[in-house]
Amino acid sequence: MSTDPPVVLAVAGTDSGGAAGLAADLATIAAHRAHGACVVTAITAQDTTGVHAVHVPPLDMIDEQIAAVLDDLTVASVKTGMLGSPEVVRLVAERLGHLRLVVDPVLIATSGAVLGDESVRAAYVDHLLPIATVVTPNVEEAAALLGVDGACGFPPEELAARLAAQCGGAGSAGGPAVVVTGGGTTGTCTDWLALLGQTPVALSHPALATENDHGTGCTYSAALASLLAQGIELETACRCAAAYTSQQLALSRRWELGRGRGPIAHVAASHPSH
Ligand SMILES: Nc1ncnc2c1ncn2[C@@H]1O[C@H](COP(=O)(O)OP(=O)(O)OP(=O)(O)O)[C@@H](O)[C@H]1O
Ligand SMILES: Cc1ncc(COP(=O)(O)O)c(N)n1
Repeated sequence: MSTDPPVVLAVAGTDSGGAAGLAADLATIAAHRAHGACVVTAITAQDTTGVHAVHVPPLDMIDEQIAAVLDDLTVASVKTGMLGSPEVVRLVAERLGHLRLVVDPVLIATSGAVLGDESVRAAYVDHLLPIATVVTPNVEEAAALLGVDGACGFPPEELAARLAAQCGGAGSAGGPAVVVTGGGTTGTCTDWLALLGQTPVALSHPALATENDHGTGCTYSAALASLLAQGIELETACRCAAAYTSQQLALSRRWELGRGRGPIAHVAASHPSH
C-alpha cells in the first residue's frame, strides 16, 4: 500500500558537509516528489576533505526513531546508507525487513574513510542482504561483500552475478536484485543489474568529467528507492536513478566548494522564478 505522496524512509548517517548521507537522501527523495522520513544511524564530522569523527547513537534511540516512523506513516520503501555497527545492521533487518528495501552497503567513503568495518560487512552478508529488494554496491563494496580481493580482476558483471547468487542462496524468494554501480569520468559508465539465475544486464550512460562527486552513491540509491516507491519497474527505475544522478553531477560540475572532493549538486535542476 502507498500514500500520495509516497513515503520513503532513509536510514543513514549525517554528513556535516551536506554532500552524502541523509542530506543527499532527503533532497533526492524530495526531488522525486516523495515524502522523506529519516532515521539517523550515525553522526559524522565530515567535509569535502574527509571524515574526521563518527558517533553512533545508542541502539535504543535508533529503534525509537524506527518505531515512531512505522507507528505513524505508511512507508512505501526504505533506503539504507551508513549503518555504522553490526548491531544497527541487525536491528534494521529485524524492524524493516518486511518492507521494500534498497540497501546501499556503505563501507568506504569517497575520501577513503572506513564507514563500516569487518563486523559491519559480516552483518550485511548474514542479516540484511538476503532480505533486501535491491543492493547497490560499487565494485569495491561488491568484492568486499563477496570476500574476494578487490584487485582479483573479476569483471563487474561477474561480481553482480556472484553477489546475487550469494544473497539468493542464503535467503528466501530468490534473493535481492544486485546493481554493481560503475562510476568513472571518461567514456561510458556501466552499472550491472543482476538477478539470481539470469544473465546480468548492462545499464550504460555517458560519464561526466567531474571532481564533484561526493554523495553520488547515496543520491543514486535514494533515487532508486523513490522510483520503486512510485511503482516503477526495477530496470526502468535503475535507468532513471542513473539519469537523475548524472543530471545532478552535471549541475555541480564547475562548483568550487570546499578544499577536497566537492559535492554532487542537491539543488533543483530548475528553480522557481522570483
Ligand atoms: N562521473 C560520472 N558520470 C556519470 N555517472 C556517474 C559518474 N560517477 C558515478 N556515476 C553514476 O552514479 C551512480 C552511483 O555510482 P557510484 O559508483 O559513484 O556509486 P558509489 O561508488 O557507491 O558512490 P559513493 O562513493 O558516492 O558512495 C551510478 O549510476 C554511476 O554510474
Ligand atoms: C554519512 C555518510 N554516508 C555515506 C557516505 C558515502 O558517500 P561517499 O562515498 O560519496 O563518500 C558518506 N561519506 N557519509
